[in-house]
Amino acid sequence: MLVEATLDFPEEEIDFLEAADARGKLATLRHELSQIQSDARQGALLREGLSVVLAGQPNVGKSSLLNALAGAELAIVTPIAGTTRDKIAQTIQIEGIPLHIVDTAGLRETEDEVERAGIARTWQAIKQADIVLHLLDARIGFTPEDAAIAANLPAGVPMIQLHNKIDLLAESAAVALATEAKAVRTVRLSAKSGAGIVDLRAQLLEIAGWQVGTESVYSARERHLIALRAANRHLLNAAEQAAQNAQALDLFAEELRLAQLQLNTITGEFTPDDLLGEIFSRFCIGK
Ligand SMILES: Nc1nc2c(ncn2[C@@H]2O[C@H](COP(=O)(O)OP(=O)(O)OP(=O)(O)O)[C@@H](O)[C@H]2O)c(=O)[nH]1
Ligand SMILES: [Mg+2]
Repeated sequence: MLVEATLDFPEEEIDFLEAADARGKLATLRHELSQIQSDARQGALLREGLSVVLAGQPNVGKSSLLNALAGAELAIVTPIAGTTRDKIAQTIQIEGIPLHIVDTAGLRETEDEVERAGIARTWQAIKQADIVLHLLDARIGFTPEDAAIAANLPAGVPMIQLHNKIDLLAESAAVALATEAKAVRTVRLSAKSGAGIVDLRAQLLEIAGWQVGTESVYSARERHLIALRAANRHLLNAAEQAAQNAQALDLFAEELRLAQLQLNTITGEFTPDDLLGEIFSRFCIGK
């Protein structure tokens, strides 16, 4: 609409931007677009889900946690360190979001060839993770081995430190742990009793950026998300043009046209050829 109006009055003397409240309309448009973008991201999240990798030293309870989250005895659990040799994945849903939970071989130095191959796969899974859950035994806490693991986690991937087996902690130790200063996101839980699992689910949702109670969730494909981002960028450019120079209508109109082109790649209502035809016909009327 704004593009059309702009092109309808290419050489008017009046300050078009003022007269048509173009800035106000643009601001509204940008607000609506960012809302759609947010909904669309949630749509993509709902469809694709996130990969959540359980990592940590052997015996800390990774497989037990996978089983607790899945509500089924999927992975073998034993008191023997080095039980899990290969990745085991299970998709669960939290608030309808698919989370692909990946249980992995415990990380440690080992001469066992099979275990070493499993550990290589653990690191591979960690590299592809959207979220890493670094499990510790709450009774032992964060060891130098954990520091080595933490140092090798990919930068920029959200991580939650999980202090597992709190059911085995004495009351006093639990209090001491709770009052420790925490630089990282931490959840205390028990894969055995289920304590703290609700908190873990909430933290996962928070990291996923899930907004509880969102009504309209668009099913956006990645291509649509890219087009929305590009449209947003052009609207921002248009806003900058409008702010800088009220007379630079051609640049303003061009940015709006580019934004519309991006949106048209989603709706398919208007091909670039259609639009060019439309623009030329309008220029002819104006002349
Ligand atoms: N009391 C208690 N025991 C737990 C808890 N979580 C795990 N365990 C026990 O700890 C032992 C190791 O658990 P696993 O789940 O096999 O540990 P893991 O981290 O998968 O170990 P690896 O596969 O060797 O890397 C088992 O005997 C579990 O029953 C917990 O929250 N509380
Ligand atoms: Mg295991």
